[in-house]
Amino acid sequence: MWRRATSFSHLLSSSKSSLLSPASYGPKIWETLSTEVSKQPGGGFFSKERTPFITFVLGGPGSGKGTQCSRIVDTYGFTHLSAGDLLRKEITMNSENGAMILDTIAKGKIVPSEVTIRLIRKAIESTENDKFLIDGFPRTEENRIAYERIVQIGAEPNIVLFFDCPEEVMVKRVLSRNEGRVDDNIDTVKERLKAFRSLNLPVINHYSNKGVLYKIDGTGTQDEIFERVCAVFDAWK
Ligand SMILES: Nc1ncnc2c1ncn2[C@@H]1O[C@H](COP(=O)(O)OP(=O)(O)OP(=O)(O)O)[C@@H](O)[C@H]1O
Ligand SMILES: Nc1ccn([C@H]2C[C@H](O)[C@@H](COP(=O)(O)O)O2)c(=O)n1
Ligand SMILES: [Mg+2]
Repeated sequence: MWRRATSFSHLLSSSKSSLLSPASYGPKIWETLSTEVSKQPGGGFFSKERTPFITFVLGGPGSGKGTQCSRIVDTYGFTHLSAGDLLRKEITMNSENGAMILDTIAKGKIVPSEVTIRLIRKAIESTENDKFLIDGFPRTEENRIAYERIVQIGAEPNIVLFFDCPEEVMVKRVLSRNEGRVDDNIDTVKERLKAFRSLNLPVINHYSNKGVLYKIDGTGTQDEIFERVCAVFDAWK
């Protein structure tokens, strides 16, 4: 079982203040220590008995998060939770927040944190797996801070992957995705890129400063990118 490490700074050889490059992956560790935290009043997602291994997967629209997550699931046995997919499911189910979510996504804006976090929490609670890929979250500093406040125990992700990709490559991929997404059109993509730059990059920098960020070159073929991803996970399993 993969466990939350009390300290994994020895895995990360680069300066904490800069984004990590694939060349900076450290040695393999086969066993790490579990955090000895006790259940706190107020109740977070997790407890001493259940502190899963959490990977946040970040990157701009079309950077390949979902594609690589599927491959990580197949190879490393993670459960993939895409915040965007969870929100889109609310739209199709015509739930209480469905109309608001549709309007927000169609404009390339960000849904209020409490709505997204509730969906993530429900999904985590409905599976017994102890390894999660949380794709497209946190999207904003507000998302991140709200998550930390609600989760309490084990709120820090073990790993944050950032798929770094030029905007022109991302736009090309999104516009040829052809999955009928309401936000895969040039006007909304421009808004999503704006949101990525102004709201998500600060989150990415936060995790870089914390020393948990793995910046992956998101260009090239899916196989080439997955090799870079494997270099990260092979150091953890
Ligand atoms: N390396 C690649 N080369 C070419 N096309 C790719 C590559 N990786 C993914 N794609 C394609 O690009 C599109 C976007 O990829 P994907 O859905 O994985 O991105 P994403 O980061 O999850 O995007 P979003 O944030 O919009 O959900 C998909 O159609 C996918 O098949
Ligand atoms: N934390 C999140 C994640 C997603 N959304 C909304 C806004 C995004 O443009 C849209 C699609 O997400 P994707 O599938 O591209 O990851 O979903 C959000 O508001 N908050
Ligand atoms: Mg996606």
